[in-house]
Amino acid sequence: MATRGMLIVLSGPSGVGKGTVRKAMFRDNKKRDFVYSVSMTTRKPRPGEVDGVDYYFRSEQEFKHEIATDGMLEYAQYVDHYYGTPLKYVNQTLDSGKDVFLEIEVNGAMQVREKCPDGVFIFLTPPDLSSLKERIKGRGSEDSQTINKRMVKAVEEIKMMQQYDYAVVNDRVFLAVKRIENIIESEHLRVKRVMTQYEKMIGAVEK
Ligand SMILES: Nc1ncnc2c1ncn2[C@@H]1O[C@H](COP(=O)(O)OP(=O)(O)OP(=O)(O)O)[C@@H](O)[C@H]1O
Ligand SMILES: Nc1nc2c(ncn2[C@@H]2O[C@H](COP(=O)(O)O)[C@@H](O)[C@H]2O)c(=O)[nH]1
Repeated sequence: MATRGMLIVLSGPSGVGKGTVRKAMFRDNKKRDFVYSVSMTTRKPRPGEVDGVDYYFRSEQEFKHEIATDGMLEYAQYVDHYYGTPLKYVNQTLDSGKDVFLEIEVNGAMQVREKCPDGVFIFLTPPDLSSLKERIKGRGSEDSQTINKRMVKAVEEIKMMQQYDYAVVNDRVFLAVKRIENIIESEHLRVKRVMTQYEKMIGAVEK
């Protein structure tokens, strides 16, 4: 049986660049043994977003059915919509030995922390709050009322940073990618994780 993969959780305020950084990571790392877990949401797709690629776009009724049938690793209400991580895909992928990358908000991340304490929890920060607002505005996907709601939420989220293992500033996308890759590489070298592999080998030899 393969050694179970590592769960990597990336959070950070809306508009900080989580999606941009994650896409750059996956673009540059085609050979890596890690995959992105596509979330489910009740919000409507933005222009260019594709069902099953960016999110599973579902009705509130469908989303609540998933919750009721224990289909979610975690879920949260964010501003006006539900977001959650389908459980089955995460479990199957970790069992196959691949790392799984979640890009989720803080309340969901804390639920994951409870269930998977061995995960690696990374908080992506903006260089400052004014550039955060500029990034949300620049994306042009939210009206001014939603932008204000997301900024209020951003301040609450930044206060939660202390619950994470690592803080990574997203000043430049390529630098943020490098920092996250370095974290993942180091986490793979933790003695506890390496020892798990050796214990299996030792067990086989001693049989
Ligand atoms: N390092 C950066 N410097 C300047 N602009 C950036 C940087 N990273 C991302 N951006 C821009 O900021 C905007 C928001 O980025 P993105 O949509 O990736 O954020 P997000 O954290 O995934 O947001 P949400 O949580 O709302 O989905 C985009 O227009 C993106 O191009
Ligand atoms: N708890 C979860 N949060 C999630 C999940 N997927 C995305 N998100 C976060 O929601 C906000 C808003 O996203 P947007 O795409 O509408 O801008 C953002 O912080 C995402 O990271 C999830 O599965 N669970």
